[in-house]
Amino acid sequence: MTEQATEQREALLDVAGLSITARLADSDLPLLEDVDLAIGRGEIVGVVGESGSGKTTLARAVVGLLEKNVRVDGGSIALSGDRIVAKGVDRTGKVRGAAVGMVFQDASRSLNPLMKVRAHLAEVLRRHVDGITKDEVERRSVEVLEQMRITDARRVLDSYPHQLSGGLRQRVAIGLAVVTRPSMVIADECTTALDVTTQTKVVELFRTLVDELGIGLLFVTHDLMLASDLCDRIAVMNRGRVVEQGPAMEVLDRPREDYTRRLLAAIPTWN
Ligand SMILES: Nc1ncnc2c1ncn2[C@@H]1O[C@H](COP(=O)(O)OP(=O)(O)OP(=O)(O)O)[C@@H](O)[C@H]1O
Repeated sequence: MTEQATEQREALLDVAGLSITARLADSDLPLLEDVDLAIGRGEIVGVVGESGSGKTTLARAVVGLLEKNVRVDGGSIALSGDRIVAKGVDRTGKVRGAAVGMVFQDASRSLNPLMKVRAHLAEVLRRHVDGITKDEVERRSVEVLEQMRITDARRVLDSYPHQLSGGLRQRVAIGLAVVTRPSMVIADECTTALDVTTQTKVVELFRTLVDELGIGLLFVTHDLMLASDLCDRIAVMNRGRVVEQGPAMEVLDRPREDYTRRLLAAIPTWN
């Protein structure tokens, strides 16, 4: 087999049989049960499902941001073949914010209102790139904002978050996630707080970034229309299980599961 073929076969992110439980005062509550999900380089996988289906739990498990009462009971998560999560194993600290970038719902909450954009980027770069020089920090900060299709990068670098529009703030948040040149990005409902036009622009930006940088993107959303626009593959979650997954158009045009059909039926403009 050629080297290229081997590379294509190996998933960048490989979630296998993942089960996660929350410990409550008097009982255990299963949050994820036997979840399988693989993401390749240059691939966007949408995780969809109703509120409470376990999407965020899955996204947070990849970066080790589960709450204290939550533990992995079985299965594993591997990144580029390295097992980072399993029962009693948590090696997410070395990849979080470095090999795996994260973008969450509300950019205004993930950005510090007292810090200019330049300081945000500098902090991330210094934390993750050993011995990086001041000039290199500046060069990479401008470069990443330009990658985010921000034309006046230097003005944005000198701005505080509140001086930017919601769309620009979310572009900055995405820039912060990719400035360390990760192989994988986890985005959790990161367009939900944006108006529809801005949402479309952010989705287009993600597609371009994934194609240009060859990263894998795990895109959590409750919005099936958005997922169908952006994602190569879709995994449908219900009550902590992946009930159906496959190429986006196949899942949405020819759903095999009743649950998926019900989700689609709830969208007024579908069909
Ligand atoms: N630490 C926890 N302790 C107890 N229950 C939890 C905990 N974290 C999540 N849950 C429960 O697990 C279920 C799945 O939550 P999760 O946030 O993963 O769902 P979701 O699909 O992302 O929903 P949403 O779209 O509303 O964010 C929910 O019922 C939630 O209340």
